This record gives sequence, C-alpha cells and structure tokens, in this order.
Amino acid sequence: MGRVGVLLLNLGGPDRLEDVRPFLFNLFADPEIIRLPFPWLQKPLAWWISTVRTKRSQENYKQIGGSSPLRRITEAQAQALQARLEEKGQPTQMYIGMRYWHPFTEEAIARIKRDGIDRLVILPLYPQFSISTSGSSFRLLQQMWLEDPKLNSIEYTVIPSWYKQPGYLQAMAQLIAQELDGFSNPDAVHVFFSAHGVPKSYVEEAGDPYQQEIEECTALIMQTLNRPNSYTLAYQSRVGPVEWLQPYTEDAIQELGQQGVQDMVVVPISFVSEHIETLQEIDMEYREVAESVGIHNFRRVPALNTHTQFIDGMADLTIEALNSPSVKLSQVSQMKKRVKMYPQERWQWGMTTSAEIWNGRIAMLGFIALIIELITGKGLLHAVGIL
Ligand SMILES: C=CC1=C(C)c2cc3[nH]c(cc4nc(cc5[nH]c(cc1n2)c(C)c5CCC(=O)O)C(CCC(=O)O)=C4C)c(C)c3C=C
Ligand SMILES: [Fe+2]
Ligand SMILES: [Fe+2]
Repeated sequence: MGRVGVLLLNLGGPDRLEDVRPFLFNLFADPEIIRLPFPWLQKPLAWWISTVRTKRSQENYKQIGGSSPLRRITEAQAQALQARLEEKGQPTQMYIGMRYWHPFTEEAIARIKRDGIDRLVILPLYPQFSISTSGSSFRLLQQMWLEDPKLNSIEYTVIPSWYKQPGYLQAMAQLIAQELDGFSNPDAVHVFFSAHGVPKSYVEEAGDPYQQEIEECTALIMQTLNRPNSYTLAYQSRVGPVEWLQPYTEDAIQELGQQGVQDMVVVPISFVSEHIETLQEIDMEYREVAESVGIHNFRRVPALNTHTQFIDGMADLTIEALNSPSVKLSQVSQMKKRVKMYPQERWQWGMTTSAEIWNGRIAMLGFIALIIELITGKGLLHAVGIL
C-alpha cells in the first residue's frame, strides 16, 4: 500500500494572547466565515473586525489560562490514533493541518510531500459537515491540489463527515451516562445538547447540511444512550448581526429554568476537543445564566479528547476509508446533495441569486458599519454584538 498518511483537519487556536489578533484575522479573512461579494474587501474587513474584537476575545482566553488547548489536544489525539492504527495492523504517519493557526494546513501538506506519502486519508475532526468548518478546509486543500501538480501523485481519500460512526456514538453516550449517574435522580436530569451555531442563511440559502447532520447526530446519541431523559438541542456562540440557527443556547437554558428544570447536563456536540467555547462559554457564561434561572445542578459532559472508544472509532473509520473507493475533494459538494459549497465563486460568474443577495447584505452592513465607525468613533458591530 506504500506509505500511508492521515491528515487531521482542525480549526486551530491561539497559543498565546499575542496570537489572538492574527488568529482572528485569519478566521475573518476566510470567505467561508464571512462571505463578501467583493474579494478585495475581505482582507480590509478582516483586519478591521480582528482589530476591534481582539480585546474581548483575549479576555475570554485569559479566563482559560491565556491560550487555546486545541493544539495540545489535537496532537494527543494524533498520537493516540497512530498507536491504535498500529495495533490494528495499519502503520501510518500522522499530520495535523489547522485552518487558522499553527500548525497550518500548508505546513502539513509540505511535510506530507517531503515524507513521500503515497496514500493519504483526509479526516476532519468535525463529526458533522459545515461549509464553515470542514468545507473551508476542503476548499483550501482543493486550491493547493490545483496549484501544485506534484500533489497528484498522492492517492488521497476524503471523509466528509462521520457523525454516525458507532465508536463515536458509544463514546458520547458513555460520557453522558457517566455524568448523569453523578446525580441523585439520573432519569430526571435534562440533557441539553449545545452545538456551535452557524448563520441561518448557510443552511437555508447555501444548502449547508450542518443543521440536519447535527439533528440526526443528537437523535442517534440519545438512541445509543437508551435512557428516558428528556432532551433539548440548541445553538451557541453566535457572532454578528445576522440570524443564526435557533434556538440560541442562552434562551433555551432560560426557558428550561422557567419551566422548573433544576438538574441539567450540557453536551457539547459539534467539536471533539475542549476549547474556548466549552471551557469559557459553557462552563462560565452559560453556568451563570443557568444559576440565575434556578438550574442549581448544572454540569457539562467533557469533550471526547483522547477517549479510548472514540479513538478506536477513528481508527476503524480510517481503515474503512483506506479499503473503500476513494472520495475526491471535488466530489464532496455532490455527496452533500444540496450544498452549493463555494458561493463566492459563483458571483464572479454572475450565476447566483440567493447567495448573492445574502452576501450583498453582509457587504452593505460592513460598509455601513465602517462609515458609522469613521463618523462616530463607535462601531455599529459593537452595538449589534460582533465585537
Ligand atoms: C463545528 C464547530 C464550529 C463551527 C460550525 C464554527 C463556525 C463559526 N465560527 C465563527 C466565529 C468564531 N469561531 C471562533 C473560534 C472557534 N470556533 C470553533 C468551532 C466552530 N466554529 C472552535 C473550535 C473555535 C476555537 C476555539 C479555541 O479554543 O481557540 C472564534 C474566535 C474566538 C472568539 O473570539 O469567540 C470566532 C470569532 C463563525 C463566524 C462561524 C460560522 C460562520
Ligand atoms: Fe467558530
Ligand atoms: Fe465562537
């Protein structure tokens, strides 16, 4: 089979407080995160948003020790996966490609070339597909393949999403069960799934299958858990002025508190590592919201990190991918059926309707915000919550 590599894709996070600003710049410079009709506006707007958001974001990172744990955890996951694959008789070389911070995807690809990898499995560490996460990384890789003909000698396959993987579902159910069993009346605890949100237009206009995959995944985890608990699914971490997927986590917690729920277990569902949005947003901000509405027993299920069953599931997934017909980067959008994955490409050819309208709105907002800020010295986006 030649030399086999596994490329783990992830988001990346600042290693120090000084990294927050350039990290945010990279994030907002990604057209899959903020989509603009004019490519030339992308970098100035990213510069502006990252500049004004840095302080608030740094405050949050300070509360979790001044850095993101993502790199450390992803490296531990890579090591554990490599060891498990070796045990299963499949030796591999592991690579980590982060989208917005070190080690960047470009660095990983350079190493893959240097090491002479013959076969490569591209495995995003996001269980569910979203245009804004796995989609963005796939798009970057697709560009790299286009620009570097040497990469064509690598026989690669992509795993677009894997939220139905049995080892993953069992590991999630096991972690939830363990948390529930810490309560005096486990069956009466409300299980609260909190997924990272995306703007509603991603789903409704761009065809992002993210919401559908999150809903299906939640139902599958509850089925695997096989307990009588009631449960809710809500979306957290909204950024900016537009509508995101609903219900919002904060509102849903308040509503449940008002309905008399006192015991709650929060399950972060769209990401497999601890990160700022579990450690700071859920453990600190949402805990405070819960306490203010009488949810006195508020606990959170830990992220999977290097959970044995989860890593075992990832090893099975990798071996399965190596033994199946390969999936190319260009096939992902067709596999996801409705996804018009890269809408900004279409404006250049004048072919879109809805994406164009949506992006026009965003651009207009950006322009108005810039002008208001220049005139008043106060940011509009601050007022509406992006900064
Ligand atoms: C599957 C998970 C995630 C989705 C979907 C997602 C979409 C998305 N995110 C933003 C804006 C920001 N994300 C930030 C950090 C961040 N986001 C995720 C996950 C998803 N994002 C992670 C794991 C992290 C990193 C956490 C860490 O530990 O460092 C940030 C920066 C942090 C902050 O300032 O709040 C921003 C901003 C958008 C706009 C979006 C969908 C369009
Ligand atoms: Fe995010
Ligand atoms: Fe966020």
